[in-house]
Amino acid sequence: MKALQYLNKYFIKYKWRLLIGIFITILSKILALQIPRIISESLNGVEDYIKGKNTDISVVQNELFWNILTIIGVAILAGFFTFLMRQTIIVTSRLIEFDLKNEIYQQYQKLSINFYKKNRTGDLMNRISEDVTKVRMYFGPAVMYTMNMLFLFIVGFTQMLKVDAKLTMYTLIPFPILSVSIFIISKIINKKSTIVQVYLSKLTTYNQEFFSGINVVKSYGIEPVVISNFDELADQSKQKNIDLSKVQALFFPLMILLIGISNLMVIYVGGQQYINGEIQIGVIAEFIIYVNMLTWPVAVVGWVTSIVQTAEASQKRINEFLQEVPEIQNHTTEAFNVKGKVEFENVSITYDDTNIEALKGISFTVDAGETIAILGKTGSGKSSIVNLVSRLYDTTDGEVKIDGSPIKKVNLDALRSEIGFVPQDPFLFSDTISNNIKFGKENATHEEIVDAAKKAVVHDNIIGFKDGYETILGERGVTLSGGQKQRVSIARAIIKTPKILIFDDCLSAVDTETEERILGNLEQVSKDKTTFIISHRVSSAKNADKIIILDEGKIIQQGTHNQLINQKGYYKDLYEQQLLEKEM
Ligand SMILES: Nc1ncnc2c1ncn2[C@@H]1O[C@H](COP(=O)(O)OP(=O)(O)OP(=O)(O)O)[C@@H](O)[C@H]1O
Repeated sequence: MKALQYLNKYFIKYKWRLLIGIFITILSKILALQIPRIISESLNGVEDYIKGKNTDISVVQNELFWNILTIIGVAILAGFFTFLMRQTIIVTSRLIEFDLKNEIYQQYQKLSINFYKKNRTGDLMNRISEDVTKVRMYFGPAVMYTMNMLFLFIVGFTQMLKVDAKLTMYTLIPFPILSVSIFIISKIINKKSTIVQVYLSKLTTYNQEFFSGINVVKSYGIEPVVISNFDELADQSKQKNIDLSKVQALFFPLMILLIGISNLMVIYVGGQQYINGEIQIGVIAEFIIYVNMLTWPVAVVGWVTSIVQTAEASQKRINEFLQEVPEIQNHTTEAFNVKGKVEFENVSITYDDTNIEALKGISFTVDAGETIAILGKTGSGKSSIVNLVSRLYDTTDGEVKIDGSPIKKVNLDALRSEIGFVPQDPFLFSDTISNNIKFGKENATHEEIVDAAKKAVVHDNIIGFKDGYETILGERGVTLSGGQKQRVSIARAIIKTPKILIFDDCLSAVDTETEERILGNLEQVSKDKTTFIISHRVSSAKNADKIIILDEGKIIQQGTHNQLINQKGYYKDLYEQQLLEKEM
């Protein structure tokens, strides 16, 4: 129960609703338990008439009439209160589920990139959906049935004892057995359901990958292999489902068997008491109704115990995330007016998960408004530099400074709001092109969107689609080419008009002619902005104020285009090679 203690704050938050729920539960149980007593009284009245203790038939008829009316009235009221009980408690559990999901989601937003690399998407989704659902069962059904059971049992047991203590004891003998067996069965069911869930998740993941990689599957003609793998997985899943169904099948027969034993006890022991003249006939009927009323709440004890255990396990998994401290922390909320000067002082970074030292003691300065181009072989550390500028990671050694202040001391929100980042592998949401561009500036007008798209040289492509800027992208919409995606992503960064622009190899999928046009436009756009251009092409770098060449995490050359083409080294070789390619 330790993990579930975390949720006590929600019990406190919704205490009034819960207290009202408890009060209504008590009322509904008190009412429901009046019915067996009234039935008993009615039968006893009839018996008295048959035995001649009461000779006036109209009195008996009158009593029966009023008893029937009372039973109907009480049943309607009890039903109404049960409805109110569900309305208060189950609705509260839904409100808590909503709060908890929001809490987890907010925590997800705070956690850094490294966290997302360490955890699988499926697992993250599960904690916010499956685990929260299991915890909701603890707030809703578990709380409701426990209270239901408690009050029904206290009120019912007291009434039964009052009527006949001996019969009560005999009747209740099978109840503990019932509760324990249901507990054991529920535990097995839970265990087997978890396995079924795991297989379901495996099947979903398998299909998801297959659908995403359909191009590869078809072009390699490996459908038969995919189908046979799926068959195997589906077969295992089916077997686990059958295992589960076999145990589930035990649940109700066992309950019916034990209720049957209780009923037999009432009839056998009660019958003997009746023959001995210890009780009236109505008591037997009354007890049979009690037994049937109490069976479900008692059976539920076992079920509730297993719900609580499952919720405890789920909450433990949720707590692991909620208690995770974000690696990248914003230490200040102080306003920070970004101008755009970026300094790297002896910066090194080693990624935790791979232990790769991507940057080794790098130093350089870019003044506000300058453009810096970063070139180098693949894996030389180019992206790592810009990851540090937007503080997606923190340095392992050395310091990155923004306008002279250590980046860790700068308000992170203020910094990121002044960065327009075009990643190497741009991501577009399943939304309209217009909204994807607007992502960079929520309140952008249509003119601004078109202007940004024109500067990113993607406007002509967009208006070529039937729905223009309202074209939906993604799974159910149009699939953009790699180059179009890159350009929409550039438009998204441009529209933001930030102080720092970062283009991480984002022109790799466009032809050299389009690249020239975009670069020409960018020169205008980035006139007063600090701009980082990562590229493998000299054409992207040649106009930059500064060019640095990286190799294995170190700067091996730096200078302007003119300086570097006159030095022996990587840049000159690249320049000559690309010049040759252009001529051919
Ligand atoms: N987030 C990360 N976690 C772990 N290792 C990383 C991460 N990002 C990069 N690396 C590793 O750091 C090294 C430098 O990678 P980086 O992406 O900075 O190079 P790059 O020059 O941008 O490469 P490319 O031109 O191929 O994009 C690589 O060996 C890479 O595997």
